[in-house]
Amino acid sequence: NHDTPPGDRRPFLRLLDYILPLLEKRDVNHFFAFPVSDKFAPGYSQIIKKPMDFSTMKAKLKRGEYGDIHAFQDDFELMCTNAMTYNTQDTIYYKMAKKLLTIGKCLFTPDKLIPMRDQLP
Ligand SMILES: COc1ccc(C(=O)NC2CCC2)cc1-c1cc(C(C)=O)n2cccnc12
Repeated sequence: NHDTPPGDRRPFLRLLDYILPLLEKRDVNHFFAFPVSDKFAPGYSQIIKKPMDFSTMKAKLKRGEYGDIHAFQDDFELMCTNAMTYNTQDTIYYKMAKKLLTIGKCLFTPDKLIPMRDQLP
């Protein structure tokens, strides 16, 4: 809105600037760092209609496309569920997706978010 000072980065957006790197760090093999290519994942674009990855989320965050924290959480969960849809349970991708989902769910709980808000630089 017009009366928001230009520097205003709504507290929840600053929270996302803080949370995104925390989640990326847990993806140690960078399996979720960039869009999955059909070259390495045959038929991926036919099976997964809404691909998502950390680089896309970072770009959306920078472009101010996340109106609230829930939209960010939805993309994070989409990224994980895509991997659990395309890959079978015995794969490293499925297992990493499951782990990230658990970490994300824990991070996004209010009792974790509220104390973070006070720690923001
Ligand atoms: C950005 O995506 C990737 C980047 C790098 C790698 C990779 O280093 N794979 C090597 C570990 C065994 C081959 C895998 C992926 C990858 C992610 C995924 C996901 C997230 O489904 N994937 C699925 C099938 C085949 N490859 C992948």
